[in-house]
Amino acid sequence: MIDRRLWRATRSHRRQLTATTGWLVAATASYWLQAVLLALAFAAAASGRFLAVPALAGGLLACLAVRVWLQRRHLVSAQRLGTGIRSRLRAAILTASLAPERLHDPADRIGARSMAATEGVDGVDRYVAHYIPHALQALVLPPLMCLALAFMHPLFGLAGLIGFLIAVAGPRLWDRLLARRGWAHADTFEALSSDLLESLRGMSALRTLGAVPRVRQQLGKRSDALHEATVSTMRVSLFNTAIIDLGIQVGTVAAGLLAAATAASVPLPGGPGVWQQATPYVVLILAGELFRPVRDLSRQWHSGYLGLSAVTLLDRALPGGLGTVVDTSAGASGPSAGEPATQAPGPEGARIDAITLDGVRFAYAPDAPAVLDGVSAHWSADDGLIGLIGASGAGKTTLFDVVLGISAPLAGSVAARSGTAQNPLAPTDVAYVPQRPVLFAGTLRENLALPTANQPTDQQLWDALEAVHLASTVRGWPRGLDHEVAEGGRSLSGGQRQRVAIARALLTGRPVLLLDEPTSSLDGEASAVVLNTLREISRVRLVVATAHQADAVAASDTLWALEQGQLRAVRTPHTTSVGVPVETKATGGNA
Ligand SMILES: Nc1ncnc2c1ncn2[C@@H]1O[C@H](COP(=O)(O)OP(=O)(O)OP(=O)(O)O)[C@@H](O)[C@H]1O
Repeated sequence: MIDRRLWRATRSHRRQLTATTGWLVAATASYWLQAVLLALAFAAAASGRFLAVPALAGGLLACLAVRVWLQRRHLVSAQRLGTGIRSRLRAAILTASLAPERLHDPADRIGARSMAATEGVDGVDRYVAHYIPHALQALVLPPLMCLALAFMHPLFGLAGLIGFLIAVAGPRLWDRLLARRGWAHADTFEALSSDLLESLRGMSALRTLGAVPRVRQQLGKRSDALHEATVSTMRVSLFNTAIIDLGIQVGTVAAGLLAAATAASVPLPGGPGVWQQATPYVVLILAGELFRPVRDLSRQWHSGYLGLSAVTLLDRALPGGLGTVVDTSAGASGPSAGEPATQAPGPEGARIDAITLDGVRFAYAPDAPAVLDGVSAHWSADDGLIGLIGASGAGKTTLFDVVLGISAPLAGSVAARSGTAQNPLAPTDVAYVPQRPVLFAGTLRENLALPTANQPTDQQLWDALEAVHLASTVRGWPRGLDHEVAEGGRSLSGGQRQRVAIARALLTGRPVLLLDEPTSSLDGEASAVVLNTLREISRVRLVVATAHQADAVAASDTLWALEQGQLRAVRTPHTTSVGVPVETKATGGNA
Protein backbone atom coordinates (compact mmCIF):
# COMPACT_ATOMS: atom_id res chain seq x y z
CA MET A 1 0.00 0.00 0.00
CA ILE A 2 2.89 2.35 0.78
CA ASP A 3 5.96 2.02 -1.43
CA ARG A 4 8.99 1.00 0.64
CA ARG A 5 11.41 3.43 -1.02
CA LEU A 6 9.05 6.35 -0.70
CA TRP A 7 8.45 5.44 2.92
CA ARG A 8 12.22 5.42 3.55
CA ALA A 9 12.44 8.87 1.96
CA THR A 10 10.33 10.17 4.86
CA ARG A 11 12.98 9.08 7.39
CA SER A 12 14.18 12.59 8.16
CA HIS A 13 10.64 13.96 8.34
CA ARG A 14 8.89 11.45 10.57
CA ARG A 15 7.89 14.03 13.17
CA GLN A 16 6.26 16.27 10.56
CA LEU A 17 4.63 13.22 8.95
CA THR A 18 3.22 12.16 12.33
CA ALA A 19 1.88 15.67 12.94
CA THR A 20 0.30 15.82 9.47
CA THR A 21 -1.33 12.40 9.93
CA GLY A 22 -2.45 13.38 13.45
CA TRP A 23 -4.23 16.55 12.26
CA LEU A 24 -5.85 14.58 9.44
CA VAL A 25 -7.10 11.85 11.79
CA ALA A 26 -8.39 14.43 14.24
CA ALA A 27 -10.28 16.23 11.44
CA THR A 28 -11.81 12.93 10.27
CA ALA A 29 -12.71 11.89 13.83
CA SER A 30 -14.71 15.10 14.11
CA TYR A 31 -17.07 13.57 11.51
CA TRP A 32 -17.71 10.70 13.94
CA LEU A 33 -18.66 13.08 16.69
CA GLN A 34 -20.85 14.92 14.21
CA ALA A 35 -22.51 11.59 13.20
CA VAL A 36 -23.30 10.72 16.82
CA LEU A 37 -24.66 14.22 17.56
CA LEU A 38 -26.75 14.12 14.38
CA ALA A 39 -28.12 10.66 15.27
CA LEU A 40 -29.01 11.84 18.77
CA ALA A 41 -30.73 14.92 17.31
CA PHE A 42 -32.80 12.74 14.92
CA ALA A 43 -33.68 10.37 17.75
CA ALA A 44 -34.68 13.29 20.00
CA ALA A 45 -36.84 14.82 17.29
CA ALA A 46 -38.41 11.43 16.44
CA SER A 47 -39.35 10.81 20.08
CA GLY A 48 -40.72 14.34 20.60
CA ARG A 49 -37.91 15.58 22.89
CA PHE A 50 -37.58 18.86 20.99
CA LEU A 51 -35.89 20.71 23.88
CA ALA A 52 -32.74 18.64 23.42
CA VAL A 53 -32.49 19.58 19.72
CA PRO A 54 -31.06 23.17 20.09
CA ALA A 55 -28.24 21.93 22.38
CA LEU A 56 -27.40 19.14 19.92
CA ALA A 57 -27.52 21.61 17.01
CA GLY A 58 -25.10 23.86 18.93
CA GLY A 59 -22.81 20.86 19.40
CA LEU A 60 -22.97 20.20 15.67
CA LEU A 61 -21.98 23.79 14.87
CA ALA A 62 -19.09 23.64 17.35
CA CYS A 63 -18.00 20.37 15.75
CA LEU A 64 -18.05 22.03 12.34
CA ALA A 65 -15.93 24.99 13.56
CA VAL A 66 -13.40 22.68 15.19
CA ARG A 67 -13.15 20.64 12.00
CA VAL A 68 -12.45 23.71 9.87
CA TRP A 69 -9.63 24.60 12.27
CA LEU A 70 -8.27 21.01 12.26
CA GLN A 71 -8.37 20.83 8.47
CA ARG A 72 -6.47 24.10 8.22
CA ARG A 73 -3.81 22.80 10.62
CA HIS A 74 -3.59 19.63 8.57
CA LEU A 75 -3.06 21.58 5.34
CA VAL A 76 -0.38 23.80 6.89
CA SER A 77 1.39 20.75 8.31
CA ALA A 78 1.21 18.89 4.96
CA GLN A 79 2.60 21.95 3.23
CA ARG A 80 5.51 22.11 5.67
CA LEU A 81 6.18 18.41 5.18
CA GLY A 82 6.12 18.81 1.39
CA THR A 83 8.45 21.82 1.49
CA GLY A 84 10.94 19.91 3.64
CA ILE A 85 10.89 16.91 1.30
CA ARG A 86 11.17 19.08 -1.80
CA SER A 87 14.14 21.13 -0.66
CA ARG A 88 15.97 18.07 0.65
CA LEU A 89 15.49 16.10 -2.57
CA ARG A 90 16.35 19.02 -4.85
CA ALA A 91 19.55 19.68 -2.86
CA ALA A 92 20.44 15.98 -3.15
CA ILE A 93 19.77 15.95 -6.92
CA LEU A 94 21.89 19.05 -7.50
CA THR A 95 24.70 17.61 -5.39
CA ALA A 96 24.52 14.30 -7.24
CA SER A 97 24.57 15.99 -10.63
CA LEU A 98 27.85 17.70 -9.71
CA ALA A 99 29.53 14.39 -8.89
CA PRO A 100 32.48 13.83 -11.27
CA GLU A 101 31.17 10.44 -12.44
CA ARG A 102 27.87 12.08 -13.42
CA LEU A 103 29.61 14.85 -15.34
CA HIS A 104 31.38 12.21 -17.42
CA ASP A 105 28.47 9.78 -17.76
CA PRO A 106 27.45 9.67 -21.45
CA ALA A 107 24.02 8.28 -20.47
CA ASP A 108 23.31 11.27 -18.23
CA ARG A 109 20.88 13.67 -19.91
CA ILE A 110 19.95 17.17 -18.83
CA GLY A 111 16.28 16.54 -19.64
CA ALA A 112 16.23 13.51 -17.32
CA ARG A 113 17.85 15.47 -14.51
CA SER A 114 15.47 18.32 -15.02
CA MET A 115 12.49 15.91 -14.93
CA ALA A 116 13.78 14.33 -11.71
CA ALA A 117 14.23 17.74 -10.07
CA THR A 118 10.79 19.00 -11.10
CA GLU A 119 8.17 16.30 -11.82
CA GLY A 120 9.99 13.68 -9.74
CA VAL A 121 10.38 15.84 -6.65
CA ASP A 122 6.82 17.17 -6.91
CA GLY A 123 5.58 13.57 -7.19
CA VAL A 124 7.38 12.54 -4.00
CA ASP A 125 6.13 15.68 -2.26
CA ARG A 126 2.51 14.81 -3.13
CA TYR A 127 3.00 11.18 -2.15
CA VAL A 128 4.62 11.88 1.19
CA ALA A 129 2.61 14.93 2.22
CA HIS A 130 -0.81 13.74 1.00
CA TYR A 131 -0.95 10.07 0.03
CA ILE A 132 0.94 8.56 2.99
CA PRO A 133 -1.06 10.36 5.74
CA HIS A 134 -4.31 9.34 4.01
CA ALA A 135 -3.08 5.75 3.62
CA LEU A 136 -2.12 5.57 7.31
CA GLN A 137 -5.49 7.00 8.26
CA ALA A 138 -7.31 4.50 6.04
CA LEU A 139 -5.44 1.68 7.77
CA VAL A 140 -6.17 2.85 11.31
CA LEU A 141 -9.56 4.58 11.49
CA PRO A 142 -11.94 2.15 9.72
CA PRO A 143 -10.93 -0.84 11.91
CA LEU A 144 -11.58 1.33 14.99
CA MET A 145 -14.94 2.27 13.57
CA CYS A 146 -15.75 -1.41 12.93
CA LEU A 147 -14.97 -2.05 16.60
CA ALA A 148 -17.34 0.74 17.63
CA LEU A 149 -20.07 -0.71 15.40
CA ALA A 150 -19.41 -4.20 16.73
CA PHE A 151 -19.88 -2.83 20.23
CA MET A 152 -23.43 -1.84 19.22
CA HIS A 153 -24.00 -5.17 17.51
CA PRO A 154 -21.49 -7.75 16.21
CA LEU A 155 -23.34 -7.91 12.89
CA PHE A 156 -22.85 -4.17 12.33
CA GLY A 157 -19.11 -4.55 12.90
CA LEU A 158 -18.93 -7.58 10.58
CA ALA A 159 -20.76 -5.81 7.74
CA GLY A 160 -18.43 -2.82 8.02
CA LEU A 161 -15.35 -5.04 8.18
CA ILE A 162 -16.28 -6.95 5.01
CA GLY A 163 -16.85 -3.73 3.10
CA PHE A 164 -13.58 -2.26 4.45
CA LEU A 165 -11.56 -5.35 3.47
CA ILE A 166 -12.92 -5.29 -0.09
CA ALA A 167 -12.27 -1.54 -0.44
CA VAL A 168 -8.76 -1.55 1.02
CA ALA A 169 -7.40 -5.01 0.22
CA GLY A 170 -8.98 -5.26 -3.27
CA PRO A 171 -6.91 -2.56 -4.95
CA ARG A 172 -3.74 -4.13 -3.50
CA LEU A 173 -4.16 -6.79 -6.22
CA TRP A 174 -3.36 -4.02 -8.71
CA ASP A 175 -0.56 -2.39 -6.75
CA ARG A 176 2.29 -4.05 -8.63
CA LEU A 177 0.68 -3.49 -11.98
CA LEU A 178 0.01 0.13 -11.11
CA ALA A 179 3.63 0.63 -10.03
CA ARG A 180 4.91 -0.98 -13.24
CA ARG A 181 2.64 1.20 -15.37
CA GLY A 182 3.71 4.27 -13.39
CA TRP A 183 7.39 3.51 -13.94
CA ALA A 184 6.83 2.85 -17.64
CA HIS A 185 4.97 6.15 -17.86
CA ALA A 186 7.86 7.98 -16.13
CA ASP A 187 10.38 6.36 -18.50
CA THR A 188 8.53 7.49 -21.60
CA PHE A 189 7.93 10.95 -20.15
CA GLU A 190 11.63 11.27 -19.31
CA ALA A 191 12.71 10.17 -22.80
CA LEU A 192 10.34 12.67 -24.43
CA SER A 193 11.45 15.47 -22.13
CA SER A 194 15.17 14.76 -22.74
CA ASP A 195 14.75 14.56 -26.51
CA LEU A 196 12.63 17.67 -26.60
CA LEU A 197 15.09 19.71 -24.55
CA GLU A 198 18.01 18.58 -26.67
CA SER A 199 16.15 19.33 -29.90
CA LEU A 200 15.18 22.80 -28.71
CA ARG A 201 18.77 23.56 -27.79
CA GLY A 202 20.10 22.34 -31.12
CA MET A 203 17.21 23.69 -33.21
CA SER A 204 19.36 25.99 -35.35
CA ALA A 205 21.83 23.16 -36.03
CA LEU A 206 18.96 20.80 -36.88
CA ARG A 207 17.49 23.39 -39.22
CA THR A 208 20.75 23.98 -41.07
CA LEU A 209 21.26 20.23 -41.34
CA GLY A 210 17.73 19.82 -42.70
CA ALA A 211 17.08 17.33 -39.89
CA VAL A 212 13.94 18.96 -38.45
CA PRO A 213 11.42 16.56 -40.14
CA ARG A 214 13.30 13.53 -38.87
CA VAL A 215 13.48 14.87 -35.32
CA ARG A 216 9.80 15.82 -35.48
CA GLN A 217 9.01 12.23 -36.44
CA GLN A 218 11.07 10.88 -33.52
CA LEU A 219 9.37 13.24 -31.09
CA GLY A 220 6.00 12.17 -32.50
CA LYS A 221 6.82 8.54 -31.72
CA ARG A 222 7.88 9.45 -28.18
CA SER A 223 4.69 11.41 -27.75
CA ASP A 224 2.57 8.45 -28.94
CA ALA A 225 4.39 6.14 -26.51
CA LEU A 226 3.63 8.57 -23.68
CA HIS A 227 -0.04 8.68 -24.66
CA GLU A 228 -0.19 4.88 -24.67
CA ALA A 229 1.49 4.68 -21.25
CA THR A 230 -0.95 7.26 -19.85
CA VAL A 231 -3.99 5.41 -21.19
CA SER A 232 -2.83 2.07 -19.81
CA THR A 233 -2.25 3.65 -16.39
CA MET A 234 -5.73 5.13 -16.46
CA ARG A 235 -7.15 1.66 -17.16
CA VAL A 236 -5.57 0.34 -13.96
CA SER A 237 -6.91 3.33 -12.09
CA LEU A 238 -10.43 2.51 -13.32
CA PHE A 239 -10.19 -1.01 -11.88
CA ASN A 240 -8.97 0.53 -8.66
CA THR A 241 -11.88 2.90 -8.39
CA ALA A 242 -14.38 0.14 -9.25
CA ILE A 243 -13.11 -2.16 -6.49
CA ILE A 244 -13.04 0.61 -3.89
CA ASP A 245 -16.57 1.67 -4.80
CA LEU A 246 -17.75 -1.93 -4.60
CA GLY A 247 -16.37 -2.25 -1.06
CA ILE A 248 -17.93 1.03 0.01
CA GLN A 249 -21.31 0.12 -1.44
CA VAL A 250 -21.32 -3.41 0.05
CA GLY A 251 -20.42 -2.10 3.52
CA THR A 252 -22.82 0.84 3.48
CA VAL A 253 -25.78 -1.14 2.12
CA ALA A 254 -25.22 -4.04 4.53
CA ALA A 255 -24.96 -1.71 7.52
CA GLY A 256 -28.02 0.21 6.31
CA LEU A 257 -30.09 -2.95 5.98
CA LEU A 258 -29.01 -4.10 9.42
CA ALA A 259 -29.87 -0.73 10.90
CA ALA A 260 -33.32 -0.84 9.30
CA ALA A 261 -33.87 -4.37 10.61
CA THR A 262 -32.70 -3.22 14.03
CA ALA A 263 -35.13 -0.35 14.08
CA ALA A 264 -37.92 -2.77 13.18
CA SER A 265 -37.38 -5.75 15.47
CA VAL A 266 -33.90 -6.86 16.53
CA PRO A 267 -33.41 -6.46 20.29
CA LEU A 268 -30.42 -4.25 21.11
CA PRO A 269 -28.10 -4.33 24.11
CA GLY A 270 -28.55 -1.71 26.80
CA GLY A 271 -32.35 -1.91 26.94
CA PRO A 272 -34.69 0.90 25.94
CA GLY A 273 -33.64 4.56 26.23
CA VAL A 274 -32.18 7.50 24.29
CA TRP A 275 -29.17 5.54 23.13
CA GLN A 276 -31.26 2.64 21.86
CA GLN A 277 -33.56 5.03 20.01
CA ALA A 278 -30.54 6.67 18.41
CA THR A 279 -28.76 3.44 17.47
CA PRO A 280 -30.29 2.89 14.01
CA TYR A 281 -29.45 6.50 13.10
CA VAL A 282 -25.93 6.16 14.50
CA VAL A 283 -25.37 2.96 12.53
CA LEU A 284 -26.72 4.45 9.31
CA ILE A 285 -24.60 7.59 9.55
CA LEU A 286 -21.49 5.87 10.92
CA ALA A 287 -21.61 3.22 8.16
CA GLY A 288 -21.07 6.09 5.71
CA GLU A 289 -18.37 7.62 7.91
CA LEU A 290 -16.58 4.26 8.16
CA PHE A 291 -15.62 4.63 4.51
CA ARG A 292 -14.70 8.31 4.58
CA PRO A 293 -10.94 7.57 5.03
CA VAL A 294 -11.09 5.07 2.15
CA ARG A 295 -12.93 7.56 -0.06
CA ASP A 296 -10.43 10.27 0.88
CA LEU A 297 -7.57 7.91 0.07
CA SER A 298 -9.02 7.10 -3.33
CA ARG A 299 -9.16 10.85 -3.98
CA GLN A 300 -5.41 10.87 -3.36
CA TRP A 301 -4.93 8.21 -6.03
CA HIS A 302 -3.30 10.73 -8.35
CA SER A 303 -0.82 11.76 -5.63
CA GLY A 304 0.01 8.12 -5.04
CA TYR A 305 0.48 7.49 -8.72
CA LEU A 306 2.72 10.55 -9.15
CA GLY A 307 4.89 9.35 -6.28
CA LEU A 308 5.21 5.84 -7.72
CA SER A 309 6.17 7.28 -11.11
CA ALA A 310 8.72 9.54 -9.44
CA VAL A 311 10.55 6.61 -7.84
CA THR A 312 12.14 5.57 -11.08
CA LEU A 313 13.17 9.15 -11.99
CA LEU A 314 14.73 9.81 -8.60
CA ASP A 315 16.40 6.43 -8.34
CA ARG A 316 18.30 7.31 -11.48
CA ALA A 317 19.06 10.88 -10.42
CA LEU A 318 20.37 9.95 -6.98
CA PRO A 319 23.32 7.65 -6.39
CA GLY A 320 22.16 4.80 -4.17
CA GLY A 321 18.52 5.57 -4.94
CA LEU A 322 15.75 7.56 -3.37
CA GLY A 323 15.68 5.68 -0.09
CA THR A 324 19.28 6.52 0.76
CA VAL A 325 19.00 10.30 0.52
CA VAL A 326 20.67 11.78 3.55
CA ASP A 327 19.27 14.73 5.39
CA THR A 328 20.94 17.83 4.05
CA SER A 329 18.59 20.24 5.75
CA ALA A 330 21.24 21.24 8.29
CA GLY A 331 23.41 22.61 5.53
CA ALA A 332 20.57 23.63 3.23
CA SER A 333 21.66 27.24 3.09
CA GLY A 334 25.31 26.44 2.41
CA PRO A 335 26.82 25.07 -0.76
CA SER A 336 26.15 21.41 -1.53
CA ALA A 337 28.92 18.88 -1.42
CA GLY A 338 30.90 18.92 -4.62
CA GLU A 339 29.90 22.48 -5.32
CA PRO A 340 32.71 25.00 -4.93
CA ALA A 341 31.89 27.49 -2.20
CA THR A 342 31.39 30.99 -3.50
CA GLN A 343 34.52 32.94 -3.00
CA ALA A 344 34.32 36.51 -1.87
CA PRO A 345 35.72 38.59 -4.69
CA GLY A 346 38.60 40.79 -3.97
CA PRO A 347 41.14 42.68 -5.97
CA GLU A 348 43.32 39.57 -5.58
CA GLY A 349 42.86 36.28 -3.72
CA ALA A 350 45.67 34.82 -1.60
CA ARG A 351 48.62 34.27 -3.92
CA ILE A 352 49.52 30.75 -4.95
CA ASP A 353 53.22 30.45 -5.72
CA ALA A 354 53.21 27.11 -7.49
CA ILE A 355 51.14 24.10 -8.45
CA THR A 356 52.75 20.67 -8.37
CA LEU A 357 51.29 17.75 -10.28
CA ASP A 358 52.76 14.50 -9.05
CA GLY A 359 52.22 11.25 -10.96
CA VAL A 360 48.59 12.08 -11.88
CA ARG A 361 46.75 9.18 -13.48
CA PHE A 362 43.21 9.35 -14.84
CA ALA A 363 40.92 7.18 -16.99
CA TYR A 364 37.26 7.83 -17.82
CA ALA A 365 36.26 4.23 -17.06
CA PRO A 366 37.92 1.31 -15.25
CA ASP A 367 38.42 -0.56 -18.53
CA ALA A 368 39.33 2.54 -20.60
CA PRO A 369 42.95 3.46 -21.38
CA ALA A 370 44.42 6.13 -19.11
CA VAL A 371 44.15 9.60 -20.65
CA LEU A 372 46.66 10.89 -18.09
CA ASP A 373 49.32 8.36 -17.27
CA GLY A 374 51.64 9.72 -14.63
CA VAL A 375 51.51 13.46 -15.29
CA SER A 376 54.12 15.37 -13.28
CA ALA A 377 54.89 19.06 -13.57
CA HIS A 378 55.76 22.12 -11.55
CA TRP A 379 53.96 25.31 -12.59
CA SER A 380 55.31 28.36 -10.84
CA ALA A 381 53.75 31.82 -10.60
CA ASP A 382 57.14 33.11 -11.81
CA ASP A 383 56.85 31.15 -15.06
CA GLY A 384 54.87 33.92 -16.76
CA LEU A 385 52.12 32.81 -19.14
CA ILE A 386 52.22 29.01 -19.10
CA GLY A 387 51.14 27.40 -22.37
CA LEU A 388 49.89 23.83 -22.62
CA ILE A 389 50.05 22.20 -26.03
CA GLY A 390 49.09 18.75 -27.21
CA ALA A 391 47.37 17.05 -30.12
CA SER A 392 43.59 17.06 -30.25
CA GLY A 393 42.39 14.42 -27.78
CA ALA A 394 45.74 14.33 -25.94
CA GLY A 395 43.99 15.11 -22.64
CA LYS A 396 44.48 18.86 -22.03
CA THR A 397 40.87 19.48 -20.97
CA THR A 398 40.98 16.31 -18.89
CA LEU A 399 44.08 17.57 -17.12
CA PHE A 400 42.31 20.87 -16.34
CA ASP A 401 39.33 18.91 -14.99
CA VAL A 402 41.67 17.09 -12.62
CA VAL A 403 43.31 20.35 -11.50
CA LEU A 404 39.83 21.83 -10.97
CA GLY A 405 38.81 18.85 -8.86
CA ILE A 406 36.02 17.93 -11.31
CA SER A 407 37.70 14.61 -12.07
CA ALA A 408 39.31 12.65 -9.26
CA PRO A 409 42.70 11.17 -10.26
CA LEU A 410 43.13 7.42 -9.89
CA ALA A 411 46.61 8.09 -8.56
CA GLY A 412 48.87 11.07 -7.89
CA SER A 413 48.10 14.48 -6.49
CA VAL A 414 47.70 18.16 -7.28
CA ALA A 415 49.19 20.42 -4.63
CA ALA A 416 49.41 24.19 -4.26
CA ARG A 417 52.25 26.05 -2.53
CA SER A 418 51.62 29.39 -0.84
CA GLY A 419 54.81 30.62 0.82
CA THR A 420 56.06 27.64 2.76
CA ALA A 421 52.63 25.95 3.06
CA GLN A 422 51.84 23.09 0.70
CA ASN A 423 48.18 21.98 0.46
CA PRO A 424 45.89 20.21 -1.99
CA LEU A 425 44.74 22.78 -4.55
CA ALA A 426 41.26 24.03 -3.60
CA PRO A 427 38.78 24.38 -6.51
CA THR A 428 37.87 27.80 -5.08
CA ASP A 429 41.40 29.02 -5.82
CA VAL A 430 40.93 28.42 -9.52
CA ALA A 431 39.04 30.47 -12.11
CA TYR A 432 38.35 28.57 -15.29
CA VAL A 433 37.44 29.59 -18.81
CA PRO A 434 36.26 26.51 -20.72
CA GLN A 435 36.62 25.89 -24.43
CA ARG A 436 32.89 26.56 -24.93
CA PRO A 437 32.05 29.19 -22.34
CA VAL A 438 28.54 29.18 -20.91
CA LEU A 439 26.64 32.44 -20.48
CA PHE A 440 23.19 32.73 -18.95
CA ALA A 441 20.01 34.65 -19.72
CA GLY A 442 20.26 38.04 -18.01
CA THR A 443 22.22 41.24 -18.40
CA LEU A 444 25.89 41.43 -19.24
CA ARG A 445 26.45 42.87 -15.75
CA GLU A 446 24.75 39.83 -14.15
CA ASN A 447 26.81 37.44 -16.25
CA LEU A 448 30.05 39.15 -15.33
CA ALA A 449 29.22 39.27 -11.62
CA LEU A 450 27.89 35.71 -11.47
CA PRO A 451 30.74 33.96 -9.61
CA THR A 452 31.48 36.81 -7.22
CA ALA A 453 29.81 37.17 -3.83
CA ASN A 454 29.93 41.00 -3.78
CA GLN A 455 28.72 42.99 -6.74
CA PRO A 456 31.77 44.42 -8.55
CA THR A 457 31.76 48.17 -9.16
CA ASP A 458 31.11 49.48 -12.67
CA GLN A 459 34.75 50.54 -12.82
CA GLN A 460 35.86 46.94 -12.09
CA LEU A 461 33.50 45.65 -14.78
CA TRP A 462 34.80 48.13 -17.36
CA ASP A 463 38.42 47.33 -16.42
CA ALA A 464 37.77 43.63 -16.98
CA LEU A 465 36.07 44.36 -20.33
CA GLU A 466 38.95 46.63 -21.28
CA ALA A 467 41.40 43.83 -20.51
CA VAL A 468 39.67 41.55 -23.00
CA HIS A 469 39.26 44.22 -25.65
CA LEU A 470 35.49 44.34 -25.38
CA ALA A 471 34.87 47.66 -23.63
CA SER A 472 34.47 49.74 -26.79
CA THR A 473 31.96 47.24 -28.23
CA VAL A 474 29.88 47.28 -25.02
CA ARG A 475 29.97 51.11 -24.89
CA GLY A 476 28.41 51.03 -28.36
CA TRP A 477 25.41 49.00 -27.10
CA PRO A 478 22.47 51.24 -26.09
CA ARG A 479 22.18 49.67 -22.63
CA GLY A 480 25.90 49.12 -22.11
CA LEU A 481 26.50 46.86 -19.11
CA ASP A 482 22.76 46.24 -18.90
CA HIS A 483 22.69 44.74 -22.39
CA GLU A 484 20.44 41.65 -22.36
CA VAL A 485 22.25 38.39 -23.06
CA ALA A 486 20.12 35.55 -24.45
CA GLU A 487 20.09 32.06 -22.90
CA GLY A 488 23.41 30.30 -23.51
CA GLY A 489 24.90 33.61 -24.74
CA ARG A 490 23.20 33.08 -28.13
CA SER A 491 22.89 36.82 -28.75
CA LEU A 492 26.68 37.31 -28.68
CA SER A 493 29.24 36.21 -31.24
CA GLY A 494 31.55 33.31 -30.37
CA GLY A 495 34.46 35.68 -29.83
CA GLN A 496 32.39 38.04 -27.65
CA ARG A 497 31.20 35.10 -25.55
CA GLN A 498 34.77 33.97 -25.05
CA ARG A 499 35.91 37.44 -24.01
CA VAL A 500 32.99 37.89 -21.59
CA ALA A 501 33.93 34.53 -20.05
CA ILE A 502 37.57 35.62 -19.65
CA ALA A 503 36.48 38.94 -18.12
CA ARG A 504 34.21 37.04 -15.74
CA ALA A 505 37.12 34.82 -14.68
CA LEU A 506 39.36 37.86 -14.13
CA LEU A 507 36.74 39.45 -11.86
CA THR A 508 36.80 36.49 -9.47
CA GLY A 509 40.25 37.52 -8.26
CA ARG A 510 41.17 33.87 -7.83
CA PRO A 511 44.94 33.28 -7.74
CA VAL A 512 44.99 30.60 -10.44
CA LEU A 513 43.53 31.10 -13.91
CA LEU A 514 43.07 28.16 -16.30
CA LEU A 515 41.95 28.86 -19.85
CA ASP A 516 41.07 26.25 -22.45
CA GLU A 517 41.97 27.67 -25.86
CA PRO A 518 41.20 31.28 -24.89
CA THR A 519 41.88 32.74 -28.33
CA SER A 520 40.38 30.06 -30.54
CA SER A 521 37.41 32.25 -31.62
CA LEU A 522 39.25 35.55 -31.83
CA ASP A 523 40.68 37.36 -34.83
CA GLY A 524 44.35 38.37 -34.91
CA GLU A 525 43.89 41.77 -33.26
CA ALA A 526 41.62 40.61 -30.45
CA SER A 527 43.77 37.53 -29.92
CA ALA A 528 46.90 39.69 -29.51
CA VAL A 529 45.13 41.94 -26.97
CA VAL A 530 43.84 38.99 -24.93
CA LEU A 531 47.24 37.27 -24.97
CA ASN A 532 48.89 40.52 -23.84
CA THR A 533 46.35 40.79 -21.00
CA LEU A 534 47.01 37.20 -19.96
CA ARG A 535 50.75 37.86 -19.92
CA GLU A 536 50.17 40.90 -17.71
CA ILE A 537 47.92 38.94 -15.38
CA SER A 538 50.46 36.15 -15.20
CA ARG A 539 52.74 38.56 -13.28
CA VAL A 540 50.32 38.47 -10.35
CA ARG A 541 48.49 35.17 -10.82
CA LEU A 542 49.37 31.72 -12.00
CA VAL A 543 47.97 31.49 -15.53
CA VAL A 544 47.89 28.31 -17.62
CA ALA A 545 46.31 28.30 -21.08
CA THR A 546 45.99 25.52 -23.61
CA ALA A 547 47.07 26.66 -27.01
CA HIS A 548 46.68 25.43 -30.56
CA GLN A 549 47.31 28.68 -32.45
CA ALA A 550 50.83 29.74 -33.32
CA ASP A 551 50.43 33.19 -31.73
CA ALA A 552 49.24 31.67 -28.44
CA VAL A 553 52.20 29.30 -28.46
CA ALA A 554 54.54 32.16 -29.25
CA ALA A 555 53.06 34.36 -26.49
CA SER A 556 53.61 31.70 -23.81
CA ASP A 557 56.62 32.30 -21.58
CA THR A 558 56.65 28.65 -20.54
CA LEU A 559 55.46 25.76 -22.66
CA TRP A 560 54.46 22.24 -21.69
CA ALA A 561 53.47 19.50 -24.09
CA LEU A 562 51.05 16.72 -23.24
CA GLU A 563 51.94 13.57 -25.13
CA GLN A 564 50.88 9.99 -24.52
CA GLY A 565 49.45 10.86 -21.16
CA GLN A 566 52.51 12.64 -19.85
CA LEU A 567 53.70 16.24 -19.61
CA ARG A 568 57.02 17.38 -20.99
CA ALA A 569 58.60 20.83 -20.57
CA VAL A 570 59.14 22.35 -24.00
CA ARG A 571 60.19 25.85 -23.02
CA THR A 572 60.87 27.62 -19.73
CA PRO A 573 61.36 31.36 -19.24
CA HIS A 574 65.01 30.69 -18.65
CA THR A 575 65.73 28.54 -21.70
CA THR A 576 65.18 28.86 -25.39
CA SER A 577 63.04 26.36 -27.22
CA VAL A 578 63.96 22.81 -26.32
CA GLY A 579 61.38 21.07 -28.44
CA VAL A 580 58.91 21.44 -31.24
CA PRO A 581 55.25 22.10 -30.37
CA VAL A 582 53.20 18.99 -30.90
CA GLU A 583 50.53 20.64 -33.02
CA THR A 584 49.90 24.20 -34.02
CA LYS A 585 47.28 25.71 -36.29
CA ALA A 586 47.37 28.94 -38.19
CA THR A 587 45.91 31.85 -36.25
CA GLY A 588 42.37 32.52 -37.32
CA GLY A 589 38.79 32.54 -36.18
CA ASN A 590 35.99 35.00 -35.98
CA ALA A 591 35.44 37.48 -33.29
N1 LIG B 1 33.42 12.48 -20.67
C1 LIG B 1 34.24 11.66 -21.32
N2 LIG B 1 34.04 10.34 -21.29
C2 LIG B 1 34.89 9.49 -21.91
N3 LIG B 1 35.96 9.89 -22.61
C3 LIG B 1 36.22 11.19 -22.70
C4 LIG B 1 35.38 12.15 -22.06
N4 LIG B 1 35.88 13.38 -22.28
C5 LIG B 1 36.98 13.20 -23.04
N5 LIG B 1 37.18 11.90 -23.28
C6 LIG B 1 38.28 11.30 -24.04
O1 LIG B 1 39.51 11.66 -23.38
C7 LIG B 1 40.50 11.98 -24.32
C8 LIG B 1 41.07 13.37 -24.00
O2 LIG B 1 40.07 14.32 -24.24
P1 LIG B 1 40.31 15.86 -23.92
O3 LIG B 1 39.04 16.58 -24.18
O4 LIG B 1 40.91 16.00 -22.60
O5 LIG B 1 41.39 16.23 -25.04
P2 LIG B 1 41.98 17.63 -25.45
O6 LIG B 1 43.46 17.49 -25.45
O7 LIG B 1 41.41 18.71 -24.58
O8 LIG B 1 41.42 17.74 -26.91
P3 LIG B 1 41.10 19.06 -27.81
O9 LIG B 1 42.39 19.78 -28.03
O10 LIG B 1 40.55 18.47 -29.06
O11 LIG B 1 40.09 19.86 -27.04
C9 LIG B 1 39.86 11.87 -25.69
O12 LIG B 1 40.25 10.63 -26.24
C10 LIG B 1 38.38 11.90 -25.42
O13 LIG B 1 37.68 11.10 -26.35
